[in-house]
Parts: sequence; C-alpha cells; structure tokens
Amino acid sequence: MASSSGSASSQNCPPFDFSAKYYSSSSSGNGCVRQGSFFEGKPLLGQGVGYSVILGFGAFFAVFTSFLVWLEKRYVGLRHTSEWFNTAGRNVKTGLIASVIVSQWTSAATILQSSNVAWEFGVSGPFWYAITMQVLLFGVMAIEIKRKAPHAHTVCEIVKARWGTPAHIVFLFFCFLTNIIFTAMLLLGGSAVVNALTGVNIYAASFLIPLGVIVYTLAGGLKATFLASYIHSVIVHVALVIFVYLVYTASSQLGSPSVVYRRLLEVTSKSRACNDPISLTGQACGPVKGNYKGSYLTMLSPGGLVFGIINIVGNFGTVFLDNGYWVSAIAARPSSTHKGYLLGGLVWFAVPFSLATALGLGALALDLPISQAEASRGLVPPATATALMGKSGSVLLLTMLFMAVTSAGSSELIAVSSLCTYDIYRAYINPKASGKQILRVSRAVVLGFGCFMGLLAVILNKAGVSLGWMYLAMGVLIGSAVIPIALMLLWRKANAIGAILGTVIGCVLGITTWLSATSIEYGRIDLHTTGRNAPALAGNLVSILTGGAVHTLCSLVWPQNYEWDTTREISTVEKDRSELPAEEFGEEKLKRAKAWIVRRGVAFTLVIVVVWPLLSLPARDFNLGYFTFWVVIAIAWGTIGSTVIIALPLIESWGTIKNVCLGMFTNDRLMEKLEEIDTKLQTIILTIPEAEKMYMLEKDKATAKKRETEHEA
Ligand SMILES: NC(N)=O
Repeated sequence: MASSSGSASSQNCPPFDFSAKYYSSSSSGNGCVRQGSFFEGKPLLGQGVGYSVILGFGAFFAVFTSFLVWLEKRYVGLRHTSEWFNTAGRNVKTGLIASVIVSQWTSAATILQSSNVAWEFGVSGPFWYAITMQVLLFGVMAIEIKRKAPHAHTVCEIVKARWGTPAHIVFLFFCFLTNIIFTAMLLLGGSAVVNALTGVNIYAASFLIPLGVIVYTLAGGLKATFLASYIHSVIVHVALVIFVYLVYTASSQLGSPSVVYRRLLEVTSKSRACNDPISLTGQACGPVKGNYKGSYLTMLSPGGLVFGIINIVGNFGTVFLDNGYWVSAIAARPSSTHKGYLLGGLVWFAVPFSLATALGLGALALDLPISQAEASRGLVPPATATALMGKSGSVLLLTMLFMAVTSAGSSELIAVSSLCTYDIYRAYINPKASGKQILRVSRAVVLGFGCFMGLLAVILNKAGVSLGWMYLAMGVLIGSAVIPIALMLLWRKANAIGAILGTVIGCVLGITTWLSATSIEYGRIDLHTTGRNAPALAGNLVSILTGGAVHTLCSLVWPQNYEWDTTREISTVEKDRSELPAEEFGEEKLKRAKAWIVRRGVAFTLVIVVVWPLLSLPARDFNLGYFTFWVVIAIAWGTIGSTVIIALPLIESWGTIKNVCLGMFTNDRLMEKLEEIDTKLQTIILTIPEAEKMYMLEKDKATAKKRETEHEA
C-alpha cells in the first residue's frame, strides 16, 4: 500500500487536474481533502435496476435455458435420465467444454479480486492472479478419469472405490467445504457490487442471486448449466473486450497506453502528499510500499509475488477439490477432454489478466478515491467502469458480474447435487436407487443447497467477511487435500491412510500456522489481521506441503500398489446408451491424449509461471515501450480468447443447431410420431440386451465405412 509523505497544506489542491472532482479544500481553508471513498454509500443506479438484473436476468435465463434444453430433447432426441441430468451424456465437445471451464472458473473473484490486486500491486497483480496452471494441469486428471473410472459420476465415488469409506468421508467433507467457500465468494462479491451500484439491500441480494440459477439448474441439470454457461460466457467476453478497448483506445479520460503509463508515474510520485485528509489510510497514494522504486509498473513486487503464491495454492484447491471440474471432465467426450481443458485454461487467462490490466490499473490512473474497505469488497472494477462510462458502465459491469456469478453458481449447484446424490444417497442410503429416485434427490439438493448458500451469504455479510478475506483463506482450509486427490489417479502406491492423515494434519497445521503468524505479527486475531498476506502465505504453504509430504511418506512406507480395478467397476444407474463409438474409449487413444496434455500442460505452465516472470524482471520498472508491449499482449489475448470461446462451440454444434432449426419447421404430428417410434425402439433395446449389442456393432461398422469412404474421397 502507498506510503505517506509530504504535507497536505504544502500541496496544490487538487493535486491533479484529471482527478480534481475527488478533492476539495478543507473548511478551514488550509488544506486539501480527498473524498473518503469512491461510492460514499451513494449508488449511481436505482434499486429498480438492481432488482431487474437479479430477478429479471434470473427469470429470463431460467426460461431461456429450459427452452433450449426442451428443444434439444424434442428435436435432437435426448432422453432426460438421471445419467443425463448429472453427466450430460458424457459426450460434450471441445468448444463447449472449454467454454464451460472458462465460465466455471470465472467467478466474482476473477472479475473483482484481480482488479483489486492490480490496484494494490500494479502490473504484477493481474499477472499473478491469472496464472492458470491449475486448469491446464487438471486436464491430466480429466483424461485419467476416462481411463481409470470411466463410469464415475463424482470425484468422491472414485475415492470410495479406491480407498474405502473413511477416506471417502474425509474427502467428501473437503469437497463440500470447497463448494461452500467458492459459492460464498460468488455471493459475497455479487451482493457487494449489486449493493454498491444499485442500493439493493445486501442481504436481499445475497439471498435472491441464487434464485434464478436454482430454477434453470432444476429444469435442465448439467446440460442446462452448460448451455447457460455458454451464453453467460459470451456476455462476459463481450463486456471484457469493451472495457479493455475502452481503457486503452477509446476513453476520453484515458484512451491509450501512454496516458495510462504517464498517470501511473504521476500518482506514485515521491513528492506527492499522502497524509490525512489529502489521502486516507489505505487509499492508493504515492510510491507503492515494497515495489521496485515504489512503481506500479514493475514485476519486482514482493507483495504481488506473495499474493501469487497464495493464489496458486488456493486455486489448486478450488479446482482439484471442486467436484464441478470433475463433473465437467466426466461430461466431456473422451477425445475432447484434454483439448477442452487446455483451451479453457488459455482463454480464461485473459479474463483476469486483460480485464484487471484495464480496470485495475485504470482505477489508479484515474486516481479514484477507492477506500481499502471498498477494494476488499471487490469494488475496484465497478468504480473504474462507473468513472469511465457513468451509468452505462455500471450497468455493463453489473451485467458482466451477474453472468459470471450465475454460471459459476449453477455449476456449483450441480457439483454439490451430484456429491449428495451419488456419495451420500446412493452410497449409504439407497444403493439400489432407481434413475427416478436419483433424479428426485438431485433436484431436491439443487433447491436445498441454493437456499442454504443464500442464507450463508447473509450470515457471512453480517459477520463482515469479505471476498478478499475468503480468497486468502481458502488455500489454508482446503489446500492440504490437493496433492492426495491428485495422487489418487496418478500414483499406484498412494494409500488411504496417508491420504487421510495428510489431508487432516495439513489442514490443522495450516490453520495453526496462519493464526500463530497473525498473532505474532499483529498481536491480535481478527478478520482484519487474518486477512493480511504474510500469515495467509504461511498457512497456505504449510497446508498444501504438509498434505503432500505426509501422504507421500506413508505411501512409500505402506504402498497400496493399486491397479484401478475397483474404480473401473463403478456403475451407471440407467443403462448408458452412449452415442459414442467404442474407439473413443480405446486405451491407446487415451494414452496418446494423456501424453498430449502432459506435454502441453507442463510446457504452458513453465512458460507462464517461470519464463514470463523471469523475462520481465530485467525490465525492472517498465519504460513506455515495454508497458505498451504488455498492454498489447493483454488486448490481443483478450480479443483472440473471446473470439475463440464465442465461435468454437457454435461451429462444433452447427449440426445440432441445424437439426433443431429443421425440427422447429417440421410438422408437429410427424415429430410426435418419430418420438413415439424412438420410445418404442428404446424400450426394445433395453429389454433385449443383444439388440443393443447388434445396434452398437452395426453403428460402429457404419461409422468405419463412412470414414473409409471419406478417406478415399
Ligand atoms: N476462479 C478464480 N480463481 O478466479
């Protein structure tokens, strides 16, 4: 944070012409007073706009997505079984999987906290926020599920099949905790922004935001959330491109990298007076403490790096322990899984990096009087959007945020619903549950968890927990389970007792370290002191490293030497009438896919985590040319990523879209007849197993023949 220097009375008032409106002369006439906060509790938009966004968009998406699912069911002929509700037929293609990964990982924090760290540390903040190695590396897990547990529905089912009930209970707890933390962050960020921009009561916002999501998730299950995610993704990326171009090319207040660069030098000038009341404690003012030469324009930022490490640990947790990512991997077509995760990871990088390089640095370049409390609640991007575009900026940011919150939220609902259904209901209450019963429980949980999270968000808001605090704490709480859950699919020696001990001991030691470090450094333990970077860093590292070390040690001493036989035996509920050719599951093909994602995942991780930061260190504090180059990368990544993620799912699904359009213009009675014939055929196939085998055989033959003809042509 900025240091204090100079005296208020010795300075011109206002200190800069471009931010004059945020300063006034003090009543005594001998000093300059900075506005205490950006929003000052005065929302720019009316409550009507807030409620329209929350309820209107919620209702619209509930109806629209349900309609899309109905169209697909009617004109493409998909059956709504429990398997379909929870796995989307295990046949989702690369573009849609990538879009789902992007929207699943684009949370309130991605949009808000990334700009907060840009505001706090400068250019290094968005970079450290965006390093996307977790999703790239999760691509390896995604392929391993196809190889080692092809019929699983959740990650915990695999834990139970491999390590038994005690480990199952421990990991179920940590997976639920992850979903709760992630959903809480969505609602804390969402409700804070809705409240600041529109004045809607923060508790009402916390409770109402999940409503629309509950409705469309209930109606369509996983496929509905995938379709909604795509639409939400499109809106988020269009808004992202608008904001990035606005800050660096179009805005009359900023409008070019050179203006932003000059302003960032001016606001950190050593001669700037930063004492109260010309700048309040915690507001950005003067040289940045810890950064090289106090500059925002450097990667030599210890604060940025500390945040980066916390971010890496925490997000390994929110990806590897979030059943949502496992569910998406399960839903993916085997030949699409690895490509979807790689593409999703690369496109997602643009969301925090490009957006925060624009809105976070924009807030500094405009010298906005954002207070520490506002930043911690995630209000940096709304402040910049409002300062640059007025009401339309507020509406655009609000819409973007709402899309991110609802699409990530619906995937959390499905993640929790499938855990409760398969890992509690089917595992311990009704092992012989029918498809209908599974579907009923899935839907009840979606409703129950949605309401529970609304209530929890109200409680957290009341307790004063902020998005920023939760973001730093998440890795301490869940980090210890990351390495054990990865080893479950990667290492045959990994044993159950090590997984349990590592996860539990790591968590306890992580929390102890975090609280002790807080107490030693600040002399008291409260929400303010535990939300500082240094103690959080210690807690995060102890948690993840202890979990990994204990598990590895125990497994070396008592190796399990497992061959994934019991995980391969996990069964589906209804008979899986897969549309996929058998070759999709071929071991050789999957091994090649694994080698593909390992090579690329590791290479991209090294480039992003090691090569890029090392190459940027010699630049020390960036000159104008280097900063312009940095901004061009942010703009290009944002533009190309957005284009790909919008266009690819449409291109890939063009056949289905055509079928739906044709169906809509086909005689209704004919459709009803076809549906009746389809139902009869399904009944025959389910009753006579040989009929299905023959059908699959003929289908494979036909596919092979078609390929041969295409090849010859
Ligand atoms: N999902 C995240 N880390 O923004």
